[in-house]
Amino acid sequence: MKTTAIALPQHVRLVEVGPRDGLQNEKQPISVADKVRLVDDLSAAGLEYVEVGSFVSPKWVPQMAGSAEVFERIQHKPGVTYAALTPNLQGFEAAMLAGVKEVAVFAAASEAFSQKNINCSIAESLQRFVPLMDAAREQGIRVRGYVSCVLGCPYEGEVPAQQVAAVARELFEMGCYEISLGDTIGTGTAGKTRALFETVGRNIPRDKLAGHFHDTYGQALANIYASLLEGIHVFDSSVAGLGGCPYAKGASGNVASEDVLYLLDGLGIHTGIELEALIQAGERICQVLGRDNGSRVARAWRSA
Ligand SMILES: CC(C)(COP(=O)([O-])OP(=O)([O-])OC[C@H]1O[C@@H](n2cnc3c(N)ncnc32)[C@H](O)[C@@H]1OP(=O)([O-])[O-])[C@@H](O)C(=O)NCCC(=O)NCCSC(=O)C[C@@](C)(O)CC(=O)[O-]
Repeated sequence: MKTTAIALPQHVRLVEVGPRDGLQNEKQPISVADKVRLVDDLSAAGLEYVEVGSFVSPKWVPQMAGSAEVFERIQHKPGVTYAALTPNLQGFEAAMLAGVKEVAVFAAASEAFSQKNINCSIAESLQRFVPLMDAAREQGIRVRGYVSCVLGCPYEGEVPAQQVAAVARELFEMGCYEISLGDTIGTGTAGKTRALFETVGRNIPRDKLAGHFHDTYGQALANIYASLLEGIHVFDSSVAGLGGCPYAKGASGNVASEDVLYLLDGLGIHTGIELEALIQAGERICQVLGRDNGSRVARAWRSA
């Protein structure tokens, strides 16, 4: 494998996906007030990008049904992007009614996952995005793109990097300003991560790519470090390591934001996020959910 060493960046942007990717899988009811508090705690900790919710079918993901109300009630802190996931024009229109200013579309690199997650083929999903992208362009709304299963699929196993690159390129050419590559089931390793960015980076500038790592196999931080070496400087993470994917059985949450921040702080990379405030945001939502904190940094901080 040929890899190109790049100096570590001075600044990294963390995309906080806890309120969406983190909570979407929770079976118990979570009040709008608790979701609002989580988003506000995160922006107060210095996160500049928070994915607040999604405008998907409530039959498919019931936990996200109150997203419009969450958007209505959060503090809209200047300089913070509050985004929502939208799978189709219907979701986009609902997001616009709720005053959302940035959305994300999501496709998969594996056919089986695409069917399970959004009930259509990869090609059909990309077709569905066309009217959404047109509407977003007309209304001056930025659209981020996700590709799932970039380092493995729960139904198909290995996913060729070329297949990921093809889907990522379509999303980019369609107008997504940034493509987040999702290791949905957390099977990726540092070597495979570098090879993936090397392949996808042939068609898309690396400063338009982001890494989205789930931590199922405990490899997420290693994969982030490998991505940094490939010139990637945007990472999705979830406070307290919340989450999982409703359509990827056994997948654990995203890498914990606190753990990523600890890594980046240790490398002298600036994020603008305050670790203790972030830990407290995670501790609070874990109390609400009655679950253990998935961040090792938060657990160490608590017992120190
Ligand atoms: C995409 C659909 C809607 C297709 O679902 P479908 O059933 O094929 O859609 P349809 O167009 O046939 O419509 C069926 C019903 O859904 C409604 N509907 C249609 N669209 C919407 C909408 N936007 N909002 C609300 N309702 C909607 C529509 O109105 C209709 O209602 P009915 O007439 O039966 O009452 C469905 O499969 C869906 O909502 N899937 C969501 C899946 C999801 O949210 N997955 C988790 C997020 S992806 C993820 O976590 C991965 C990521 C991004 O984090 C990265 C990674 O880790 O890999």
